[in-house]
Amino acid sequence: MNINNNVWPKAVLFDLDGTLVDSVYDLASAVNILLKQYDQEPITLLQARSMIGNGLKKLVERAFAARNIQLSGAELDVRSGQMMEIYGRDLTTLTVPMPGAEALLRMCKNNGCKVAVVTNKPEDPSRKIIAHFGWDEFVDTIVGGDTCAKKKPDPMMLQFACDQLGVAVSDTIMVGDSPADIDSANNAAMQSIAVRGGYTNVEPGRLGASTVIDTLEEFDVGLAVIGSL
Ligand SMILES: O=C(O)COP(=O)(O)O
Repeated sequence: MNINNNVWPKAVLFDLDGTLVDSVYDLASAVNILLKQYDQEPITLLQARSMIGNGLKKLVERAFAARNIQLSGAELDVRSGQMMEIYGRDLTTLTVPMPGAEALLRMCKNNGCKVAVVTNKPEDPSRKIIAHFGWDEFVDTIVGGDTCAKKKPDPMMLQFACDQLGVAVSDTIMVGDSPADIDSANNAAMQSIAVRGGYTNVEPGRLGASTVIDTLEEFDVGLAVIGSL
């Protein structure tokens, strides 16, 4: 990867699931254990991929909806709590880094570009996953789905991450795979890079990002398209 020092942004905000890590196997396996507890058939990996990105509660709601069970209120809260408990037992067994993730995080660090992980997954499991991969040294702050009052696509988490990092929104780029990521960037008036291969039914070129790359290994290409901020 070849990035001129002048064009590095002051900070990059990375989405976690489907962007830095491929976590669909652990998430699907946990939600399927939960479905089984309620005598429901499992969902497929393909279905799970289209359900991730708006937090664990939405994943539970969507998984049961796929079995024609509409959950809300206290019932959804209880099952989301059970999901968190099941998922918490096995956060990383089948989870792997997305191609180029670690190298890019290292490059950000080496070039003085601050890094935040901004994920709709709750903060505690997100921290554990990042620690599991030994990425703490590259990540300056983690903003989870329970850190702020509102989740992505609201811009609040991105603005909070910028405040934590001490950088302006205009000096920062959001990198993500799904509508919640790119919408939150647009709602924050932040430049964004959409990465293919993540968890969305929407063709990444139609997400509304500033530019689209195939994998994180092409981050330099995305940056070149955006130009200096
Ligand atoms: O939906 C989730 O739990 C994770 O979402 P993320 O794509 O924001 O990391």
